[in-house]
Amino acid sequence: MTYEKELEVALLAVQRASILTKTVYSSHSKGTLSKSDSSPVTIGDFGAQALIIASIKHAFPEDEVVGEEDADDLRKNEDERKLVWDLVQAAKLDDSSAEDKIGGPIKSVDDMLTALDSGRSNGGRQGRIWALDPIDGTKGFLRGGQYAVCLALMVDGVPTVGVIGCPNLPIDDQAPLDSSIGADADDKEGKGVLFGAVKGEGATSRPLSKGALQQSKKISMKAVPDVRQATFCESVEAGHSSHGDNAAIASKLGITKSSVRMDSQAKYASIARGAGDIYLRLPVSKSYEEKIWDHAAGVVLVQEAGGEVTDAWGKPLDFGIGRTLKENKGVVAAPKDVFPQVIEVVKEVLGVKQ
Ligand SMILES: Nc1ncnc2c1ncn2[C@@H]1O[C@H](COP(=O)(O)O)[C@@H](OP(=O)(O)O)[C@H]1O
Ligand SMILES: [Mg+2]
Repeated sequence: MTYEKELEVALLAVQRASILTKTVYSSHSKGTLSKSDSSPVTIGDFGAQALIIASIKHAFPEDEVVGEEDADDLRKNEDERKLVWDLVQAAKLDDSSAEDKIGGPIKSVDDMLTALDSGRSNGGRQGRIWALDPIDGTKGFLRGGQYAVCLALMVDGVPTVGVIGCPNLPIDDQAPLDSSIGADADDKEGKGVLFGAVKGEGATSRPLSKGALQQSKKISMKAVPDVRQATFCESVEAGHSSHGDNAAIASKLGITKSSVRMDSQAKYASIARGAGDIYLRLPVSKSYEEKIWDHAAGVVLVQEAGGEVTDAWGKPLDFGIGRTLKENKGVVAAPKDVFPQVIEVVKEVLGVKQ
């Protein structure tokens, strides 16, 4: 298998960071650092990014990382720095040989800040670059809904390895999907999934709490013989994806079931394992540029599970031009057999010239 070590390191790194995020999620304040309402951040985002970058740098010192966060705030604020350091020290895998594969604990506060700051790559078309979203769906995280820890390796601008930790999704790949799925505060038995995929090698899921590679099960998208029966997923946040356009598209496709609203790349993961079918993310603002860390891991997962992903014009997503998908608008993901039908209707609704 190609990229075997990369997949293993990514799975273990995301598993360990997910343990960290779960302790923050279950705390009353959810670690909120109220900097901005439009893009909130928590101590969990900083801790998870530091842990994951430390893991990558241990295993692949030459690789670059595009991470959502940096250490500027923590360097200025001693109280926040201490909170994050306590979190980072407490998050450990059960298995010490697995810990060793990702470099063991971070040794000092300085090492933590250095790791956190190593996510400043500008991305690009050449070489090995990881895209990292330590807590994707932060608004869902704060609301007590879905969120995801997302990591992808891009090789020469192409997402090649993708790993997503979803602490609040049911382990059961077949669990029926609705907008309230797993969105309860309790850390119930049966929750928490770790997804992985390598280009050309397929996609898998396994319980997040016992992330041993041996426990992985192959996942694939569901066949959709009649698009009218499809289940489509969209953001909870109306500011992230146009609920109106999404509804118009669903209605033109003859879909009568209401959408499943879910935060984060848990949407990509859910359609990849056939719990849902279609993911629509239609732009609200003309000027917004989607971030590569919000999509890279999910795209590998869906492609490897038998799906196709493009932007709303049907153009491939271009991950090789920097930290954003600036040549694309919106995202449409669906199983290969119904994709042509879906994208035609998307273009029609958005008035894209054929
Ligand atoms: N105006 C906008 N349009 C689309 N996406 C946006 C947006 N503003 C923020 N986002 C992104 O939407 C992501 C969440 O997506 P979703 O709605 O699918 O949960 C956020 O990730 P973070 O939560 O990591 O900041 C953020 O990067
Ligand atoms: Mg995100």
